[in-house]
Amino acid sequence: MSSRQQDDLSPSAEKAAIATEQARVTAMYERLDDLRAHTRERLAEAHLQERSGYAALMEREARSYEQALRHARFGAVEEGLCFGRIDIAHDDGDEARYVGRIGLRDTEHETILVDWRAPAARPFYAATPGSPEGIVRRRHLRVRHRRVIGLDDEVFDPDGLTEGDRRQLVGEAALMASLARGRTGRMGDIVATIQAEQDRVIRARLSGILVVQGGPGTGKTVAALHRAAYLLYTHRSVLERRGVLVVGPNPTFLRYIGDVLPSLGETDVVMRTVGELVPGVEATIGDDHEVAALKGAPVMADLVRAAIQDRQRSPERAFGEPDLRVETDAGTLVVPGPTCDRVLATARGLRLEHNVARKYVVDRLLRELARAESTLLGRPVDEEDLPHAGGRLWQEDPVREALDALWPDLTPRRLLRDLYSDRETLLRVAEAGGLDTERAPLLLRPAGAPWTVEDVPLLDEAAELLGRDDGAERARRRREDAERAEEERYAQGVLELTGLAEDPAEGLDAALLADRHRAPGPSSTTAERAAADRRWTYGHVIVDEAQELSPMAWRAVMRRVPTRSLTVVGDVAQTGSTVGARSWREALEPYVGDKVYVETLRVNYRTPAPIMEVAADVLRVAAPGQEAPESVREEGDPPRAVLMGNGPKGDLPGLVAEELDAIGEGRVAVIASDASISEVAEALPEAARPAAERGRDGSTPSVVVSTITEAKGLEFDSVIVVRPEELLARPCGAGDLYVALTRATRRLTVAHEIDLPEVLGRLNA
Ligand SMILES: Nc1ncnc2c1ncn2[C@@H]1O[C@H](COP(=O)(O)OP(=O)(O)OP(=O)(O)O)[C@@H](O)[C@H]1O
Repeated sequence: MSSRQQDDLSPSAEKAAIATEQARVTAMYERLDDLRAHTRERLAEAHLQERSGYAALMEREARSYEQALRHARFGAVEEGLCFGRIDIAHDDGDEARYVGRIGLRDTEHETILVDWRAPAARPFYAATPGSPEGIVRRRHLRVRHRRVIGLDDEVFDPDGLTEGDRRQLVGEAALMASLARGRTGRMGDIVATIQAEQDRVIRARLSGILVVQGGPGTGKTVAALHRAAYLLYTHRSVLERRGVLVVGPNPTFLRYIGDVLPSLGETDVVMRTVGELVPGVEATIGDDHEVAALKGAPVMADLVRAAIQDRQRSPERAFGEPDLRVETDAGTLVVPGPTCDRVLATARGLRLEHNVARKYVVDRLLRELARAESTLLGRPVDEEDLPHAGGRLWQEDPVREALDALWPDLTPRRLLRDLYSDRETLLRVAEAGGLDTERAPLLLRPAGAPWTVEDVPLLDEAAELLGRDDGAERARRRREDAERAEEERYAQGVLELTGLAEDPAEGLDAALLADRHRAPGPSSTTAERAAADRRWTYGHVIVDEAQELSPMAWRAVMRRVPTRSLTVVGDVAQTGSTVGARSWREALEPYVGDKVYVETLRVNYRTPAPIMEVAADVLRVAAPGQEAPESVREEGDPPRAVLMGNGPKGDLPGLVAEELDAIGEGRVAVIASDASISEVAEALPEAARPAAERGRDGSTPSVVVSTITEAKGLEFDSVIVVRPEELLARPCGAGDLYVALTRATRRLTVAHEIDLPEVLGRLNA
């Protein structure tokens, strides 16, 4: 007897069971409808309240916000409200517990549905034959448009443990049904079919760095997104204030995963690529391999520091004269070189950010200039009047220009632009910063060139070291903080008065209410405020395709999470960047030592076994010693190799047509190297490029032409890999080919022009 079996009900028993479940599900939807109606009414009431006065306005704001939040949450859960049931054995009989997207209680306050994130739902995901967690049966409910259309049962029999279930799949039938669906170009949530190993990742504790390592298709991305939803549910009070940041590899990928969290009722998450981490810069193109490798290396932190120090100049360096000489209305003012040097040395010794220390330099030198002015005019020096006299001198252009030449006010962009566009400066700075002067010229480019993705961590590094003279802003913030504390006290009073303070589940607290009340214009959410502020620190950060991050990118990410509460998701075997991670420890050690907790996902939910066998041969070359994940789907169309006799133009349109035919509904991707991509796109004029995939109605085209970088993290029903020989010739080429092959959920074609590379020999067999 198997420890766990698909419990095949007889047709009449199944009918009866469906009828029973339908009654329960109908009751849940009725309750949901009641709650929605109630929320709508209260929202309307809140808007209609016509009371004047501060307290009444605050109360109105509180009520509308609370109702709007509830309304949005109830709206997001219509499809798949309830998807599972577990029967738990108690001494006094079995308990049937229903699991769904949100928790619901009936009018008697009895729980009729448990939120999938709540501890009570855990056995639904975690129970395995070896550890049934007290459950007797797990049932997956297939519900469409409020109708129960089918059931899949697993019965646990703890006495009969056998080899019955090799992979310990949770809800195998439901899982297989979900995997068999055609791909839409948007990732969906998997609440109904989360597997036990993924559940461990999702529910891991908030603190510390969790690394989720896993081969392609093991559900790393989807599990990480569910983890974000779980953390927001479980630690709402901490995370709602600081927010969660998800860092992904490219904008296409962020669009691809963009629906998952909203479908789980979470909208307060910031999603960014590394190229978007600094507000005001939106870099989408990357540098070529060699330049990217250089810009990503740790030595760049020293180079940026050296570039700033290079702008802190003595009169000798700035003007080629030992003393500072400035032509003013009163005549030529002179500050002796050694005095200037002393001021600069003290400013450096302050260890302040460059723009903050500038204030000191300017103040001191203005005084010295004022002193020189008094001497020039034959007046006694009035020490008390020096600041005032200096302020007057500051109004004169030559004075400002002279001081700017010694210690300029710098923005990150100005610093890097000046550095990249002047060979002489670059070589001098490289020498001071310890960068090989032979390689440094790789950084040269015209002053107006657009920022690349690799520049963004450098801009961030520069912003950190430059700082800004924010004395005035700090004073304003102190004032605001004091006002804010006062308003929070007031808001707490309002909440207590209205009774809303007792309902923390709705995520409304005094601080939030005070925030919303204060915000001028349209109120901004945590996510909006976080996204606009470079210095914002998040409660938790999730980094996907994290193997691609360079050491410089890691520095930028870590700055945003000083608590080091991170989920790092990736596969070191898929590293395409020459500065990306070969080992997690190596990448993360500078920040957390060895306090890294690694969970490995081993089952591939995307790619069927016949395709994975081909990919595994490539993996052996790309990352010797790494084990390929095991495909959950053993059957699948055999992958094929096609010799292109007429090049992409002649052969590809036919191949694409064949694939579209073979898959019926779904999507085809044609993946090529950067070198071939334009030719391939020309051969397929109807196909979309990923960056252009912006169907207003949310639809995505059925044929896409993509480079490896663009295809990272995505999946397609059918994949055609063009000129594998060309991919293999690149640095990290085997890794790139591995990524391309593993994007397929159903069919794989390799279109080659010369002999098939040996590593793909299996396709000839
Ligand atoms: N438990 C599950 N139930 C249903 N589908 C799942 C489950 N786990 C993963 N999948 C599906 O498998 C596919 C691969 O998942 P995902 O993209 O998260 O994998 P990945 O490990 O991030 O892959 P890659 O490293 O190649 O980017 C997705 O379509 C996802 O929805």
